[in-house]
Amino acid sequence: MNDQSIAVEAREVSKRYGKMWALRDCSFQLPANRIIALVGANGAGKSTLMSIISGMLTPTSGAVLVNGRAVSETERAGTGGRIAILAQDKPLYRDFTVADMLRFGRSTNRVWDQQRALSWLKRFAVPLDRRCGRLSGGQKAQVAMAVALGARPDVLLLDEPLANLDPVARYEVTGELLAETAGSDMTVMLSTHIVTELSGVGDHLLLLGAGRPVLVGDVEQLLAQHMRFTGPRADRPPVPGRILEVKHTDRQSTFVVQLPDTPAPAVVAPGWSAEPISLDHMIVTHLKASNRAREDMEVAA
Ligand SMILES: Nc1ncnc2c1ncn2[C@@H]1O[C@H](COP(=O)(O)OP(=O)(O)OP(=O)(O)O)[C@@H](O)[C@H]1O
Repeated sequence: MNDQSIAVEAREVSKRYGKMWALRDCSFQLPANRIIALVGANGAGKSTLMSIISGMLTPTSGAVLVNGRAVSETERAGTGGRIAILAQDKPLYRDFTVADMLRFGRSTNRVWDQQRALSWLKRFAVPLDRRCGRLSGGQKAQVAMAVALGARPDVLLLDEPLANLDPVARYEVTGELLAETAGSDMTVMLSTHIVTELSGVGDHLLLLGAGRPVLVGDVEQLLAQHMRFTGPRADRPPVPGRILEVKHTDRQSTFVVQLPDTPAPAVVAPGWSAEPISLDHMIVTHLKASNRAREDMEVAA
C-alpha cells in the first residue's frame, strides 16, 4: 500500500481503562475509498478503536494517522469535517423533526451537503416532518446516517449501523453505502459482531480479537489464502501453512489452513481434496485460534 492510498494507520495503539487493556499494540493500515468491516466479539475493542480514530478518545500509547496526519480534536466532523463517527446510541433530539435534524447538521458542520442528506432520507422514505421521537428504530438509524453523510467526511466511522435494521433494510443500506463510497473519496469503517451482516459489504476486513488485530486485509485476497483440506487421517495437512482448525475421524482428517502463498496449489497430494471456506468460517476459525493462543499464554504465565 503506498502512502497515498492509506486512509487510516494505527501505530502501536493501546488503550487501558483502569487495570484493563481494551486495545493492545494495534498496528495496521487501512486503504482509502473502501468499506472496511471492523469485526470482533462483544468487548473486543471495536467502539474503543473507533473513538480513538475519530479523535474522541486519546490512546494510552501509540498514534493514529488519518490521511497521513495525526488525529486531533479539531479533525472531527462538526469542527473540522475530516472524520465523522456515528456512535451506537445514535444521538437524535426527540422533539426535533427530521428536517430540524438536517438544519442542526448544517449549523454544526463546517461542510454540509444538504442534497446528499436529503437524498439518503428520500431513498429510505423517511418523512421529513416527523419528530425523531416518533420514528422507528430503523428510521432513526437512517436519520443519523443522513446527518453523518451530509457532513461529507473523508472517513465515516459507523458503530454497528445495521443493528436496528431488518434484513431488507440492511441489504439496502449496505448497497447504498457501497454506492456512496464508489462515487466519492470517502472511506467507511463499519463495525459489527454479527458476521452474517457482512455478506457483500466490507471489501476490507479488520478482525479484532480481545483488543488485538487478528486478521487484516482485502477480503477476497484473504479468502483465497484460506482452504479446507480433507484426506486420509494424518497429523499434518498436505501443504505448508498456519493450521487454524483440525478435525479427525478414525479414517479421515480435515484441516483449515492459512496458506503462505496464493493461489493455492491446484493439486495437493494423492487422496486429498481442497476447497475454499466461507467468510464466516474464516472469521470464526481465526477468533477461536486467537482465543486458544491467549489461553495458552495465560497458562504459561
Ligand atoms: N469507559 C470505559 N471504562 C471502562 N471499561 C471500558 C470502557 N469502555 C469500554 N470498556 C471495556 O473495554 C473493552 C472493550 O470495549 P468496547 O466497547 O470497545 O468493545 P466492543 O468490541 O465495541 O464491544 P461490543 O460489541 O459489545 O459493543 C470491554 O471489556 C469494555 O468493558
